[in-house]
Amino acid sequence: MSHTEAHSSSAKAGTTELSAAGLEIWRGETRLLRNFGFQLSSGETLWLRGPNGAGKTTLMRVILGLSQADAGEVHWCGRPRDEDRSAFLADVAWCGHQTGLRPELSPRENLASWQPLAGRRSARRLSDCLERLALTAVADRPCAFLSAGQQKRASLARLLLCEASLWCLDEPLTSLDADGQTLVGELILEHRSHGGACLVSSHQPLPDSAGTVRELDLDRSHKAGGGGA
Ligand SMILES: Nc1ncnc2c1ncn2[C@@H]1O[C@H](COP(=O)(O)OP(=O)(O)OP(=O)(O)O)[C@@H](O)[C@H]1O
Repeated sequence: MSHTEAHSSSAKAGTTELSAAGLEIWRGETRLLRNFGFQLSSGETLWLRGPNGAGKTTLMRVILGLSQADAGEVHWCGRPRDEDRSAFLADVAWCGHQTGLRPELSPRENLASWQPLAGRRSARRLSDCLERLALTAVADRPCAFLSAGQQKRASLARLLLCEASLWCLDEPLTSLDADGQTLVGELILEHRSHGGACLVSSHQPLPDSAGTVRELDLDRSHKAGGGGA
């Protein structure tokens, strides 16, 4: 299946897919967010920015249901996210700080191990995904022997395997060279143009190749006592 065909058929450009409202998040004695909310529609990219410790990763984990908020709600396609948790998880692809790679396996083997989890209809051929991320030459080398940037590329290749309509990318540009960063932008733009939505945390501005991006500054939102995008 081509990447174009791979995206969720439920995604209609401009419809709100992901929304959060009234989020309050404490970690330890620190309140990271209060009365915080945003909306993300299909075909959009929302760039979460903020200094170290602002709460970007914590917010992503809360959005994904991997971590709890102290108050507030997250909706997916107009319904509470947890109403159909397995459907939500099937619609989300998550790339975090950790690559999630098994170091003793090659990029090809890692991708193959993810393929059964990649969605109802596994999308691209493995070799296409590896080629797109410029990993063909190292596709059969154990990931432990790859550079940090190559490992990052291998973890990002997973995005192309699945048909998730929502991409949650936590610092996807880390360790990547200029070409790699441009490529991430291109992948984001491609995903959006097929009706997907992207929630991206990054210290750096997203590359121009990502196209139009909305910004949400967690630091400013917190200081202002609320947030919205
Ligand atoms: N389980 C926890 N217990 C206590 N404090 C926590 C916990 N999880 C996160 N924190 C704190 O919450 C704050 C936000 O962390 P988070 O990782 O979300 O920040 P971030 O904006 O992603 O930072 P960075 O830009 O450095 O990746 C940090 O000060 C962190 O120490």
